[in-house]
Amino acid sequence: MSLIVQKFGGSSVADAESIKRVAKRIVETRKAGNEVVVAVSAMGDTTDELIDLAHQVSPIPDPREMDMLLTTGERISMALLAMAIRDMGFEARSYTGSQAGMITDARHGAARIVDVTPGRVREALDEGAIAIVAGFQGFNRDSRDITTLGRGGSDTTAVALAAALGAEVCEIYTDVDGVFTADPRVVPKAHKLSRVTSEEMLELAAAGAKVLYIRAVEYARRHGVTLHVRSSFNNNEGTWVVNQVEEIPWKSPSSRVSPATSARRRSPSWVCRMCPERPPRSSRSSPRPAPTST
Ligand SMILES: Nc1ncnc2c1ncn2[C@@H]1O[C@H](COP(=O)(O)OP(=O)(O)O)[C@@H](O)[C@H]1O
Ligand SMILES: N[C@@H](CC(=O)OP(=O)(O)O)C(=O)O
Repeated sequence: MSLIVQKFGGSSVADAESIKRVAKRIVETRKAGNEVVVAVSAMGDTTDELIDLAHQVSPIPDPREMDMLLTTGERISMALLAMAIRDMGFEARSYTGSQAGMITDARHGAARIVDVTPGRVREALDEGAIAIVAGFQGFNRDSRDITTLGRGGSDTTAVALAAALGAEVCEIYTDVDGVFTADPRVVPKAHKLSRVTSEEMLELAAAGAKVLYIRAVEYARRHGVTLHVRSSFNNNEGTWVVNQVEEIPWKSPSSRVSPATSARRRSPSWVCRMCPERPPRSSRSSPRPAPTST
């Protein structure tokens, strides 16, 4: 039995119908015989809306209260997702970041993970349940306060869980088919990369490819976590983010690939031809700002 971590971004859980669609995908992965841990983001633009709301009541919102507010977005989606999965006949339990053992430093709005103690998540898996963890949030032991990891931080939640639980793969589900040479919504000629190394991915993330959060890529590289970035709207193979060129995942645990693809991935001569038509830096999308700067 493999353990798979699946992360669903806000674009994948934007409304009730999407939550049911995502629940179905999670259940399919469980039915295929895998243990499944899910990290979920807030629905659609919820986080932006909460930030706007905070600024309507306070020009410079208190950072502690801002984190308390923003973490509610992920609590909504995790509970709804667990309900939808239960309605499909599978046991699912949702956990906040602190319940899931995401221990961070005290930097509100940009906290760093310092320890992961996912005892309750492991317990849920051992009892046959699917564990749903609220992304983007943690807990600081000294202040005993809730923290957030910065915009896009659910990717890091997923990777940290994958590392701590020894997952076979961390699947990052989004609204595009994988990592492209440039933002496919801005550069129509951009093409999907079937595989990139973490170094290449770091470069893309630093250049503004918000499809993967830079800290998550760093964390994955440090802990040897293999990432598979793919669409939650279809079953297409996405982009594998591997630590070294030689490291070739020959299959996606939730979607076995053809022998031809597998052989291509094993080829020692594989070179990532990244960004042949990369646009000038000025026309690339920029990373999302941290909540405190908005
Ligand atoms: N190089 C890239 N490859 C793929 N997507 C990219 C890239 N650069 C920017 N994007 C954008 O990232 C978006 C996905 O990130 P995001 O909106 O944060 O999704 P999610 O809500 O799933 O976390 C895509 O819709 C795409 O427009
Ligand atoms: N909801 C948070 C965390 C996050 O990771 O979101 P998403 O996965 O939708 O980028 C944000 O908007 O920043």
